[in-house]
Amino acid sequence: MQFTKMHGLGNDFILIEDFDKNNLANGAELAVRLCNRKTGIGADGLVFILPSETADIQMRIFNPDGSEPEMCGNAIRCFARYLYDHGIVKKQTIRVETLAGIRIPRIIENPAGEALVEVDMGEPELERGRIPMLGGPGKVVAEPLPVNGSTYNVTCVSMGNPHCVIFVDNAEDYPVAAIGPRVETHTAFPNKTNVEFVQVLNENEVRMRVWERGAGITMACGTGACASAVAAHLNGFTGREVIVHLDGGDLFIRWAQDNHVYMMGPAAYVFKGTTLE
Ligand SMILES: N[C@@H](CCC[C@H](N)C(=O)O)C(=O)O
Repeated sequence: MQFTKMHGLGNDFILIEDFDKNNLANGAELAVRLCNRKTGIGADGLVFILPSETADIQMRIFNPDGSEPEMCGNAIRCFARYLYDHGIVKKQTIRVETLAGIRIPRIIENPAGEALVEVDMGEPELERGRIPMLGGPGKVVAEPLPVNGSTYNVTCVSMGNPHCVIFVDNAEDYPVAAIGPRVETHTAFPNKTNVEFVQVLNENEVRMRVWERGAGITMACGTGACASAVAAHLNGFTGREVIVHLDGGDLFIRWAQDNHVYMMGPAAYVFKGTTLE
């Protein structure tokens, strides 16, 4: 099997062209095997490039534990750059079918610097039942959530996939590896959740660290950065445009007046290869 390894701010992916859909059915098993950093290629996700009947192309992604998320922000930038560079889609604005609906990345030509991609990430979903989170109707903004004897104020946003944002005083020193999995698997989240620990730096900048559903700590999460920007604005901490500083670098997030969230950031190649087993 031919593959290409790419990353967006250190959130790394294995991309496989699967136009005849031969490998998709084994996606979960392949993801567990190929994402393994000791015995496989090593990645935070396995991404399939597939034909679409409703858009230019379809993206499906599997987490390293074999679960299938609805969307991935960093992967879709890599996906778009790969399609454009390989002439698979011959236009800079690409309509991509995902399990979360259509998302629209746009390649930004930047001969002088790193390749950038801006993505129309769609509208954030704030209704509790659609995060999904148990417990009745309404938005979840700064709501106390008891977790193993402690209480966290959470703001929940779906960007197609679920996110639970917790504002903290110091993201750098926060015990993400200890608290992240407890919130991810909390009974309030029937589909589990991604967890973002966000420190507000000023009204235009936040620092975010993430515990990803099905992956653990990663260097960046695109949908998480979008959810954090929306959550920060809903709580009155920031304006509608923020720079999100992640372990792997920066994402530029804009929650526009049309209610769509736009994310801009890099997409980079690592290597190409062939699997032997
Ligand atoms: N890294 C991603 C999100 C990948 C999916 C996530 N682990 C989930 O299960 O929802 C991003 O950049 O958005």
